[in-house]
Amino acid sequence: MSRIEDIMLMAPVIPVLTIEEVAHARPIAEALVAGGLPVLEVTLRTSTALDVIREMKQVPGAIVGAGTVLNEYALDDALTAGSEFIVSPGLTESLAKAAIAANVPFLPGTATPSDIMRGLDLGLDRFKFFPAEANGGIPALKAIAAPFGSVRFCPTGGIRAATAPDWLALDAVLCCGGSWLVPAGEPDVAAIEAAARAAAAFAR
Ligand SMILES: O=C(O)C(=O)C[C@H](O)[C@H](O)COP(=O)(O)O
Repeated sequence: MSRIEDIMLMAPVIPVLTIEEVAHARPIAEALVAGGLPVLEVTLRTSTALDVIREMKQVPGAIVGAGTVLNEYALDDALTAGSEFIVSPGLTESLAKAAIAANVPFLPGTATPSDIMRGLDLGLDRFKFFPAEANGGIPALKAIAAPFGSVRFCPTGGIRAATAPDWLALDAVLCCGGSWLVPAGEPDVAAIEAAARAAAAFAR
C-alpha cells in the first residue's frame, strides 16, 4: 500500500483548512483530532499557512499536510514547515517529479482521464478529484473512474456533510475532502469537534 493510501484510509474525511490566524491553529487541530479526524490539510492560501502547519504538528495525533501546493517552490516551503503529505489542485509533471523525489506522500488533483493517465505515467494511482461537484459530481467520477480499475480518489470541492456519504459509497473513493468542518472566523471548537465526530462516523 502506498503511503498516501495509508493517509487516505485513516479517516473518511480530510478537513481542508484555510486559516488566517496562527492562534486558531492548535484549538482547531485539537478539536478535529478529538472528533476523530486526524488527517488535516492546511491550504497554502494564506500568508500564515506555514506557521499554521508548524503549530498543528504540535497536536498529538495530528497528521498535517499542505494543500494548494502549486509548484516545486511551494513544495519546498511546505516540506520545510514539516508537512507530512502534499495535496495539489492539479497535476503537473514538475511538481509530481519533485514530490516523488522528496519521497513525500502526494495527492495531486485530477479532473479528466488525461490527467489520470499523466499521473499513471509518473507512477501515481491515488488522486484528488477536483473540483468534485462542479466537475459533474458523482456521475462524472463514476464515468471517469470506470476505465481505471485500480485508481482511487479523494473527491474534494463542493462536498458537504449531507453529500459526503454518497461519495464515500463509491468503490473508487477512499475518502473525501472538504472545508465544511471549519467555517471561517473565530473557531467554535465544540461545533468543530461535533462536525468531526459526525464525519468520522461516515461509512465507506
Ligand atoms: O486549495 C486547494 O488546494 C484546493 O484544491 C481547493 C480545496 O480543496 C477546495 O476549495 C475545498 O473545497 P470546498 O470544500 O468546497 O471548500
